[in-house]
Amino acid sequence: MNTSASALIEIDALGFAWPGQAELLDITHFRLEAGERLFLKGPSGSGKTTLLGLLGGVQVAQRGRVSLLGHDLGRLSAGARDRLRVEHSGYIFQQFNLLPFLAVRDNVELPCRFSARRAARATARHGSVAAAASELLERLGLGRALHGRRADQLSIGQQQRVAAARALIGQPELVIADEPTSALDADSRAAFLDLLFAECRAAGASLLFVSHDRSLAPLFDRALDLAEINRAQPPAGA
Ligand SMILES: Nc1ncnc2c1ncn2[C@@H]1O[C@H](COP(=O)(O)OP(=O)(O)OP(=O)(O)O)[C@@H](O)[C@H]1O
Repeated sequence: MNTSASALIEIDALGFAWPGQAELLDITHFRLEAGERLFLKGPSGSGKTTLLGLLGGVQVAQRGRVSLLGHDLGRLSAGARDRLRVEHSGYIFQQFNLLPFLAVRDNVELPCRFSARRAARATARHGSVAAAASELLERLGLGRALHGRRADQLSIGQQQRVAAARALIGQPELVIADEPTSALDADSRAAFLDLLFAECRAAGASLLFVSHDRSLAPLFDRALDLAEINRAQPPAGA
């Protein structure tokens, strides 16, 4: 775990605009502490997904600094940002981004193929990467009969849970979830959040969770509206 002096994520004087558009994000300062669970909300189009892309180094800010585990992402090459992302963070996207032709278990194991560190952590905890994938899937309510099935042959709610298992395998320090419960029923949602919180606790991981479902906010250490830290005006009609 990091000490309180070093935030897991730190943003200073960030400015970002999509090409040809007005500035979308103007954030003076933001920190996410190690182990903190943050609920991030804001209207549709206000820039939440864009911010997550900046934190993962998928996009790079035009000005200011975004650091993850003390690394200034703007100073790293695209390849180095990709490596840092896969080693230390797990993402659950709105569109899941599963590889449709791969089996469920292969999708979950994928981060461990790209990150020796995550493979080692999964093996240390579960005996093997395959066992780690299998246990996570079962804890998310996806029985063994589904593990060999192609990802695109699952329901949307099941695919969302596969994406969660993939994000959590190998215990990354940061879990970023963008509307991860939108396709789940109330029971699956509660089980999903229980597992997400338990896995983050076990790994000492921080959780940055974006959702429009305000009823979930009290479950988190902190709830933040993007408008509280963003001085830019979202585009008209957003
Ligand atoms: N790849 C892109 N290229 C150009 N503009 C983009 C791109 N992605 C997002 N935008 C623009 O950035 C603005 C914010 O989008 P973003 O997806 O970050 O909002 P959001 O708060 O996550 O919305 P939602 O809650 O609907 O998911 C929108 O005006 C959108 O059109």
